[in-house]
Amino acid sequence: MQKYLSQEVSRLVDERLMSELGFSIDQLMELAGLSVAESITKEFPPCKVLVVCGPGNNGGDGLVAARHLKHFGYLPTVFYPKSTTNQLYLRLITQCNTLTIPVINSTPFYTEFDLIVDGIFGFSFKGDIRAPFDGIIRDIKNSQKPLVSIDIPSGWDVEQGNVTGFGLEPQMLISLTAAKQCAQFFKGIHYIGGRFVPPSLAQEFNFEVPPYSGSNQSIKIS
Ligand SMILES: NC(=O)C1=CN([C@@H]2O[C@H](COP(=O)(O)OP(=O)(O)OC[C@H]3O[C@@H](n4cnc5c(N)ncnc54)[C@H](O)[C@@H]3O)[C@@H](O)[C@H]2O)[C@@H](O)CC1
Ligand SMILES: [K+]
Repeated sequence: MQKYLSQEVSRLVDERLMSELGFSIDQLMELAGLSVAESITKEFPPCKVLVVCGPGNNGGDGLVAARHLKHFGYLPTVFYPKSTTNQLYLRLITQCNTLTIPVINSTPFYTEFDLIVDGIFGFSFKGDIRAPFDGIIRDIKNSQKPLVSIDIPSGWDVEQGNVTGFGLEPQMLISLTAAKQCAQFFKGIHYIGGRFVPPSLAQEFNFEVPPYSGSNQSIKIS
């Protein structure tokens, strides 16, 4: 059994879930974002949270997590720097607006927040960090605020870790589905969430589904 997924296997698992196995992206994203919000409640009391969302599905998970955090008594603000025409993300932004969660696209005052959630890049990140996210990642690092990363610490190579040194260094990581190879180099609080993997799929790709208990959507593994 492999504990850590490569970038290619992560992509194949995602693809299989949304083809033969009949899931929609909305469903997976909802469960992923819920597990992110739930695991944050286990480690941080309600506070002012800045959720920084990137242009892909990692950002979508951030939008879902922001909504659940609001329901759980936190005060989230979403920073969505790159505009989108994707209907899925636009619907998630509408849902945040309805809950009076501020969704901003200009640089926030990071010092106003107690916690930052990194939903910038997930398992499809490749190459050098392009603008505007290079500056945003630098600002987040400079803020020295407690930081939680969704699936991948943004800026890390998905398999090799923070090889450039420009990636974020979160206190907490929530791996979705299963940990990716870069998580071997992560030393902080580590959860796994995204409780939607059928055992047959895990068997096919030879990875472990963690022993979730009861109705929990996430599990602390270190
Ligand atoms: N099966 C799963 O595990 C699921 C995964 N989900 C999430 O989906 C993520 C993967 O989503 P995506 O494939 O949309 O990709 P990402 O969200 O990882 O990022 C893709 C976006 O980042 C941009 N990008 C990539 N490299 C860049 C660079 N060097 N500089 C600047 N921009 C760059 C791409 O142009 C693209 O817009 C996962 O990490 C996870 O958070 C969930 O939403 C649903 C279920
Ligand atoms: K991330």
